[in-house]
Amino acid sequence: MAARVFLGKTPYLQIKKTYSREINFSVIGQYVDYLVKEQGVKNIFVNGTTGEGLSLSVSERRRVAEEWVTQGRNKLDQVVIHVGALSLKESQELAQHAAEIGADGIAVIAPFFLKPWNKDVLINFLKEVAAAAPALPFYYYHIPALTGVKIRAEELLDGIQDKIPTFQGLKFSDTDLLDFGQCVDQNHQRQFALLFGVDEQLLSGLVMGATGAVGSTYNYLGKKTNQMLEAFERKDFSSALNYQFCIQRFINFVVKLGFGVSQTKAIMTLVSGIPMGPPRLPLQKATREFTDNAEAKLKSLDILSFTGVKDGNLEACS
Ligand SMILES: CC(=O)N[C@@H]([C@@H](O)[C@H](O)[C@H](O)CO)[C@@H](O)CC(=O)C(=O)O
Repeated sequence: MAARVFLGKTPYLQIKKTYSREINFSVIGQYVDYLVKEQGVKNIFVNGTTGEGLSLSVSERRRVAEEWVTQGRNKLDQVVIHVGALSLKESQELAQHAAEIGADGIAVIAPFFLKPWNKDVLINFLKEVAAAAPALPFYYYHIPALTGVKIRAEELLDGIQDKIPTFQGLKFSDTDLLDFGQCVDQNHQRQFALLFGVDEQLLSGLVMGATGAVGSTYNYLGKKTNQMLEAFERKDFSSALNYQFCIQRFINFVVKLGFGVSQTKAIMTLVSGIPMGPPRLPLQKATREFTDNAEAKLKSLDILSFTGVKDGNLEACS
């Protein structure tokens, strides 16, 4: 069995290529420094949902992965590459490539056009991808709302290591805490990393036994989330809850405005000062109105520094 790779509870980050029509590889190094220094994020998940991995060509995905691994060397703890694709061949090519460039792990979503209809069929697909990188820790990326594949994670987990020896854990991007809890309950020997992927509910995930987190908001709320993780670790649940509520206030606010990958990119640009560019079609660039509103909210929560607003408008949560 491969060694357990997830040691702490530092959130993984969803990254993030930066391109308009073409990818701007040149800012990735700068972005690595921003994440480490400003957000305290040292584990990166490349080419996932936020990184629009499924909207990139295979050659683009390879190049993005290479850039993150290269730029992250001696700065990041782990770079996990999402290699899921509709084509098993493409997925295997990306898995093999991730191994060649020295990535720390690979993750795979369920194929979502011609879908696996039961656990065994899904495992057969995942197993073939994992076999293309037999020395790399393998994660299943469970995100049923986007893939439409509703096979329960706890069902998948049952006996999976017999089929996929490199299986290392799950990225669980779903709100079903019964399913998640049963994954934890099965994980008696704590051999798997169970990474929670719903940022606004992370505290519940931690209480249930999440061993880490992967999410889009850690691009700009990484520091705040790390504070919540630290409070949770020292069993200061009241502070942890305050941090979670603070994070929720922001997410709740942007959800009401319409929030997705495009809007995440706009907020990332705003907070990091590093241009992320627009998303790729079919996504549309976030509106100026959205960005202005998000900026005002971040300032009122004291997540972005600001001047000229009366104290009465502050709802800072520290
Ligand atoms: C559907 C979706 O994009 N979920 C996000 C969350 O981080 C999400 O943006 C956050 O919880 C806000 O709702 C992540 O689970 C996705 C993710 O990890 C990724 O970019 O691969």
